Amino acid sequence: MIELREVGRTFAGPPEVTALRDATFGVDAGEIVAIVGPSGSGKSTLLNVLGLLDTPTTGTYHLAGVDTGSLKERQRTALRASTLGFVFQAAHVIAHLDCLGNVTVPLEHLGIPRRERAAMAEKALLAVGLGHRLRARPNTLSGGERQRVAIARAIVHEPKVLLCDEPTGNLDSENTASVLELLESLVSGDRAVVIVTHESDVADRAHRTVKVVDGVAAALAA
Ligand SMILES: Nc1ncnc2c1ncn2[C@@H]1O[C@H](COP(=O)(O)OP(=O)(O)OP(=O)(O)O)[C@@H](O)[C@H]1O
Repeated sequence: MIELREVGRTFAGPPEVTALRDATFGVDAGEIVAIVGPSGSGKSTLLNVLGLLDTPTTGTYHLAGVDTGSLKERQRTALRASTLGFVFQAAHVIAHLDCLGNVTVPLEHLGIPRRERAAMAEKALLAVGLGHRLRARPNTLSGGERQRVAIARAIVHEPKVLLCDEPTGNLDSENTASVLELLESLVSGDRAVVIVTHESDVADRAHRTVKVVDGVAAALAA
């Protein structure tokens, strides 16, 4: 699903900074891969490349069989919207919309017909265990539930890859465990999950770990 070959990212500066060098690893469908490493090591740079938010200066990145280096900006944007889902540390839910409304937002941007949106949003909210809170406003939900809404929003268009940046960083241990269980349930034969994390208990639940040190990403044994 993801295939990086000798991917590097150098920021021109001055001063010039090579934030990522020679990253070579793959992520298969059905896998959860954790990206770990010290602060400033290049994890965000790597995640930005994986998320098609940034372009490598060297190497090749294939996503879902597409050589992303050959794409024009508009094609990158379309591939990002259709193939990727993003989960961040903060849920970033919209306060004045209920759960269904929040999860429907990306479908508007994807041009999904209005009549299909509610059913898709409801399905995603059911998948994250919030089928009973469809009409709830975010301020009536717990932090863990809000993060579930964010995850439902990230999977509503059924992306092949879910990219998560510290998805449990704001949660207590109980909610962390249940969000991890949820992420495990969302990996399937045609979906991969990538999690950037500082938390060793999160990394322990992944199938594999990629460690980034000083811009060098190395896949660790399972
Ligand atoms: N736009 C940029 N221009 C110049 N240097 C940058 C830029 N973005 C990141 N860097 C540098 O690249 C290196 C890697 O940064 P990155 O944000 O990827 O690390 P990180 O592992 O995600 O850190 P943290 O865990 O603290 O978020 C750092 O030295 C950072 O200062």
